[in-house]
Amino acid sequence: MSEQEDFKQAALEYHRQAPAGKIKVTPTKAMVTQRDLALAYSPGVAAACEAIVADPGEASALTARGNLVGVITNGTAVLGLGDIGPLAGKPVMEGKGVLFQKFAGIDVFDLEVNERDPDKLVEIIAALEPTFGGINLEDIKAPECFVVEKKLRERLKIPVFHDDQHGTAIIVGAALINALHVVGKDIASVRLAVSGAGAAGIACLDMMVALGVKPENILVTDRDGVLHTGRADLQPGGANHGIVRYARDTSARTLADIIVGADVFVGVSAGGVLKPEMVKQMAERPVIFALANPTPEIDPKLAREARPDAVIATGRSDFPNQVNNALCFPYIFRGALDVGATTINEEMKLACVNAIADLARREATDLGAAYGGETPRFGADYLIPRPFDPRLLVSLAPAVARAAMDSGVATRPISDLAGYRDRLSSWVFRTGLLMKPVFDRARDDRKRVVYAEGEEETVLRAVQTVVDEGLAKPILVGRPAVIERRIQRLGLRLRIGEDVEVTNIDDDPRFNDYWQLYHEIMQRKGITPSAAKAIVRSRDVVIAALMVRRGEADALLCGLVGRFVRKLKYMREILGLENEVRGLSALSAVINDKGVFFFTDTHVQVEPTAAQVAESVVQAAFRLKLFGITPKAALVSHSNFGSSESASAQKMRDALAILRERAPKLEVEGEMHADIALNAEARSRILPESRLHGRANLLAFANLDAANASYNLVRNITDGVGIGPILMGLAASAHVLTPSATVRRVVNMTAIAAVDAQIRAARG
Ligand SMILES: NC(=O)C1=CN([C@@H]2O[C@H](COP(=O)(O)OP(=O)(O)OC[C@H]3O[C@@H](n4cnc5c(N)ncnc54)[C@H](OP(=O)(O)O)[C@@H]3O)[C@@H](O)[C@H]2O)C=CC1
Ligand SMILES: CC(=O)C(=O)O
Ligand SMILES: [Mg+2]
Repeated sequence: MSEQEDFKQAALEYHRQAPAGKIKVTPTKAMVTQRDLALAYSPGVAAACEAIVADPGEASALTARGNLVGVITNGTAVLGLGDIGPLAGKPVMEGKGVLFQKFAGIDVFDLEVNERDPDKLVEIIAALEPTFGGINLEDIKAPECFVVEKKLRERLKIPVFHDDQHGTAIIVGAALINALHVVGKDIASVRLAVSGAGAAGIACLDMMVALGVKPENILVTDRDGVLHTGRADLQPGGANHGIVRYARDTSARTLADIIVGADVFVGVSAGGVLKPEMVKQMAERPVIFALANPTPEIDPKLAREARPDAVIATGRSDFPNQVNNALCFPYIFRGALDVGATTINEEMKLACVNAIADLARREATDLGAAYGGETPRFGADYLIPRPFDPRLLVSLAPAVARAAMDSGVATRPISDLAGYRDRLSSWVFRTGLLMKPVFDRARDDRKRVVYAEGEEETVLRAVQTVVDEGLAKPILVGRPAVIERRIQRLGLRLRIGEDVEVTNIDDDPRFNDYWQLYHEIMQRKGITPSAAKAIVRSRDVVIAALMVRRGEADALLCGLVGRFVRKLKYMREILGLENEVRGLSALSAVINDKGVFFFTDTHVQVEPTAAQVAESVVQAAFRLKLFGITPKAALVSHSNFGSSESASAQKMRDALAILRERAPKLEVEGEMHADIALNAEARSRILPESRLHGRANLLAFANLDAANASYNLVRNITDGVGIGPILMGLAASAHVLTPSATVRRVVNMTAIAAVDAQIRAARG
């Protein structure tokens, strides 16, 4: 089977997998008891109905309407597949629903309407206004789509947006601005050759003109060739009035004619219409946007072969520069819905264009697993952000919301835009809500955090965010020249000496002090002066720990490269333990759809004693309070309240006895099965007088295998986000990350380490 056939089979399998299709409706309120039924349905629901009768605005508070968008098509221009009808278009509409939900948390009903007559279609859609907060028209062919959209916009008081027109135009506008930036051409003088004068084509042309392209520099083709003034179908007043304005007095008749010397090609027509020999005729450093889906106007590989100097984009996700309206519609609707916009106007569209273009030119963040940990940099192969870029929501929706408010179409203006941005950030990063109190506290009194692996890309990107958000004063251990070079290469804005300090690992004036201190600490543990010099010279973590010990830094982060155990050894030697007997332990957290769960000890003690288990629970409970969470601890075991006599069950019973004495107010219970820890109802049946109420959020285990495996299983199976490991028990604030840590994780750990240092300083 060819690769292409293989892919088709995989796509069919993806859709076929039970439950069929890609989207379903899920209730958002409890429906467990008789009372729930009475509240949700008759008689309770009548109260909600009456409230809406009294004030229709209440619909957005009492129903899902305010967050519900109708994705509506009649199937007449589905992707580039053409007029395949509404039923066959349903997979695309479900797909749009998935993107609305995943990227912006917006709910969608997809409606595939069997109606080709534009006036009847308008009637049907207009009648649906009570259902929706907004309407996204999709894949309705030109010229009918122009009429349908215009009439609906006039009649409805909710945003109506034809995605193929304006979503495409917005993203093409942003990509064009940035592509011309890359090739160094002026928008006012570039010549355009366009294939496709349909929904997408005309809207893209209007947008490009609004952005500064001169109308006289544009020539357009459709299936009948060049739009010229002599064409019978393009006479003023005819059915094609929408496209007449792009008809020109020219002798050119085909795409091959108009492409000669063009600076930019925009294709929103059909696969394969642009030939390599045509591309060869374009001006130097041509920009080629071949956006037909699923097959572009030219295969990007052929375009590249024909013109190695070209900047190329397609609508597909499997080539660089995916110019697709998916980068726009979830976010423009998010901003519009959140301020109760009555429409999506030109100001909101332009705000979106500029926000997208800006975002790609700013340094990218780490895009996580979706792109194999790769972080792109602005240039020919990265003109616009990628669809999985979490910054899209946080940047675009507030820009759109602000433009709606400034242009007077917002019925529910947002006075605190910074707070709005924070809420979006919490939603998109998921760790945001948990981290917020820690971030706020870190900002109050910025601590000096030293990063042992200061040359690492992940560290540098994280440090940029740490500086931007004012979380700490960073110190990087590394070679200044290398750090400087990487800051440049990554397009970061960090200034050495101003935003960040650097401790030069090759040549720092404090080197003598460092090795002498290390020798003093280690002289009776077999380390000679020359060994001390060699270790300090070659181990970044040793330098970082010595800086903390000498009071030159308040907290330390390391572990992005190298082995956890070895880093821990140096930190333990240099910084010492808070309590030698009880030792060190590590706390990790998972945030997933069900909430936040903490696990201890996930990384340090292989076989802790009962006293050590109890110690790690006490330490962890204290840290949960920093996150604003009331600890509810469960001592997890294979045994349920004395059902087993095994040594590990006994250990957990002993740990509980210690905890009852050491921390009498702590809500903790044990030993118990993991499901009993999470299920209060089941627990109350076995142990009615349980001193743990509700679902446990802090799970302690009898050994490292159980804790570490549970943490990793929960994180992976629930697609959760990890926080930590947070080291507990060292005499200073110092933490060992793992090589898989993302930029976000490093930023989060910086704030945690900084607050940890504040608390120690306050204790004295
Ligand atoms: N990447 C993206 O984000 C998006 C891409 N698109 C793609 O753009 C294309 C057009 O979509 P849309 O505007 O909604 O559809 P329409 O049906 O409204 O318009 C299609 C246009 O392309 C022209 N066309 C079709 N086939 C050819 C051909 N072989 N040679 C020259 N011109 C041709 C049509 O000409 P005529 O009027 O003479 O038939 C018409 O002008 C599709 O492939 C779609 O997938 C659309 C939206 C977003
Ligand atoms: C992406 C899109 O909307 C289309 O190709 O029609
Ligand atoms: Mg479409």
